[in-house]
Amino acid sequence: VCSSRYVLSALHPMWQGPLAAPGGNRQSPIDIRVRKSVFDPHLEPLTLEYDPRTCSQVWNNGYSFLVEYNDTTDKSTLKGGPLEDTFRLCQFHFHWGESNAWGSEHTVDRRLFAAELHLVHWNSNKYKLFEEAVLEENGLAVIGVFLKIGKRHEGLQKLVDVLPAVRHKDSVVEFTSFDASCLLPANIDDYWTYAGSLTTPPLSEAVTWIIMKQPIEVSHDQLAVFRSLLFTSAEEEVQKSMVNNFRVQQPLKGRTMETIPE
Ligand SMILES: NS(=O)(=O)c1cccc(F)c1
Ligand SMILES: [Zn+2]
Repeated sequence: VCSSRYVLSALHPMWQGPLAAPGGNRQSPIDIRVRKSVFDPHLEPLTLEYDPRTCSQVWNNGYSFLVEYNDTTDKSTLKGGPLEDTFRLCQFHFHWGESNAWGSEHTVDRRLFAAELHLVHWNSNKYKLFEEAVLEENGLAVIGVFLKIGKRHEGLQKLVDVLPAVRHKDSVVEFTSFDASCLLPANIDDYWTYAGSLTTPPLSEAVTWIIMKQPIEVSHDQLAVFRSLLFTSAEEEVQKSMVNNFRVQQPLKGRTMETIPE
């Protein structure tokens, strides 16, 4: 199971500040300026092969809820696009707001979405563990998918139904045979890609970001269940709703956003 136990709680003192990683020149998230993105003819289509049998559990880590995959073999993989190697799916999670008006980490020409899905993969050609890959430039590949409010997402509902079981920080529930590819938009070959970082501590500058141009739709009620989760553990007196778990935007510092020719 991908022990991305890197995510500090949103309440951790280190996390309260503006938290620009010292000397960071490829920090995430950023605003995607559509007209400034450059066509890269070498970008290939993405190849996603997710095996639902590698899905193992849902965990509330005090900042988001992670759907964790067994990443001990190359069963659920991502290849192609800007990537030279094979990347292994280890977890996916979301970021959202207290209202539908905001919640995403990346923006598109300053447009905010209600939430953002991150599918986290690590380079299994070069490294043996997520923990190793997270220390290396381009050791990780994260697919970002925007969520907008619209019709109910049938595939997401299976996950929404177990969220009450992980209401408190540090709670875990078994969750199996979930095909994460059901959360991707119809056309996965329409994306932006850039070199960035983790958006929570340790903010490692190890991520090739692949952001889907097409959002997926989820219902208002489904997103409301995300907001019923808590940052706080069962023992704490004051319960805090898990909302607004997104990082402030970071300077572009000369990076270019690449996109696949239409
Ligand atoms: N929000 S994120 O950049 O996808 C991320 C943060 C921390 C750990 C991780 F595996 C992924
Ligand atoms: Zn994330």
